[in-house]
Amino acid sequence: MSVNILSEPTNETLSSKQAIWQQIDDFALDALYDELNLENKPGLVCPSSNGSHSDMNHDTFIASITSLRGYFATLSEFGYENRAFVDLKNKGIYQEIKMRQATNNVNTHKGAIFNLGFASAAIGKCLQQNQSLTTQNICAQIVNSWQYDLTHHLERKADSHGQQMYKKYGVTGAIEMVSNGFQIIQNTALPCFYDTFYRTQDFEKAAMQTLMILISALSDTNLVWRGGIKDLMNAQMMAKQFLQAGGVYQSNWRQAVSTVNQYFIHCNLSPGGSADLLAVTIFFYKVENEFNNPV
Ligand SMILES: CC(C)(COP(=O)(O)OP(=O)(O)OC[C@H]1O[C@@H](n2cnc3c(N)ncnc32)[C@H](O[C@H]2O[C@H](COP(=O)(O)OP(=O)(O)OP(=O)(O)O)[C@@H](O)[C@H]2O)[C@@H]1O)[C@@H](O)C(=O)NCCC(=O)NCCS
Ligand SMILES: Nc1ncnc2[nH]cnc12
Repeated sequence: MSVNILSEPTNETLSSKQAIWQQIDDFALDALYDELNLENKPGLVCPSSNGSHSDMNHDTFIASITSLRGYFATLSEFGYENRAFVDLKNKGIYQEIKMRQATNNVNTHKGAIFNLGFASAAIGKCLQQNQSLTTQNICAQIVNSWQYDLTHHLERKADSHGQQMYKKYGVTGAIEMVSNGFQIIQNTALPCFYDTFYRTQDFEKAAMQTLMILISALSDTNLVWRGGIKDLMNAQMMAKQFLQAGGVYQSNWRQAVSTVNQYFIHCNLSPGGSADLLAVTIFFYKVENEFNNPV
């Protein structure tokens, strides 16, 4: 699908563009709500549980998502306008401040601001170049536009959990995930989501199967931060065992998920990175299947 909105900015054109940015913002927020509201996620916050967290709950995440409204619209517009990397970075830093103001300084979506922010900006670039909104095109835009800047011009804060884990264990995290164009989503998570949704016609099953495949394969720096490489590997093993036993295709799949969840909570494990990438996967699915061409 290509959207030709290149024209002299008339009122109609401007409203069409605004409508597009608003759609992207809605897709991103809806994806974050879908992730949050998926019940019984291992170690993660959901409507019925705080998972492995004492500092945040469902309301904290609702407040966080509410604070993000408009951010992804702005980032997609920035991409369309070919704004400089530093403008995207500064907008992201500002949004992190707004998030913390809304959550009593709890880190709920720092990674999601980054991950979904660049995905939104890449969509703006695709539209500017009249490229169809496929996940492959969007991720190629990220690599072509910002891989160098992300690798050379993004300040890596030495005290961040991710950078401390990179220094201690050499595990890569969000920066490498985005700068390499979400390879795990393109190659594994999104195909899993499509396949499970097609076979089961059940969004909840598709989301849970996708989350588990992400946990099984991702170098999630949240898991490493809380429990070291050992806990990351144990978490990955638990998710692999769930999938190898049949995943959501098991008749007792909810019980099987609960077993993993209880283990994660017992070990204080929280795969926040995998949760974010589930949201990004759902976002790409929505963009590919629900984007409405206003012109
Ligand atoms: C690029 C930044 C995200 C900074 O990256 P850095 O590596 O320095 O990281 P962290 O501060 O550790 O944040 C990384 C967050 O990214 C998520 N994540 C983890 N692993 C991966 C991965 N392999 N791929 C993708 N994403 C990953 C994860 O975010 C989610 O989890 C957090 C909530 O969980 P929780 O356990 O509560 O986390 P903590 O509070 O840290 O632990 P506890 O104290 O509770 O135990 C939440 O952030 C979720 O989103 C990682 O936390 C970026 O911040 C940056 O540099 N920004 C600069 C501005 C910018 O460029 N913005 C972009 C504009 S478009
Ligand atoms: N539902 C969730 N629970 C805990 N950390 C998260 N990071 C992103 N989504 C999360």
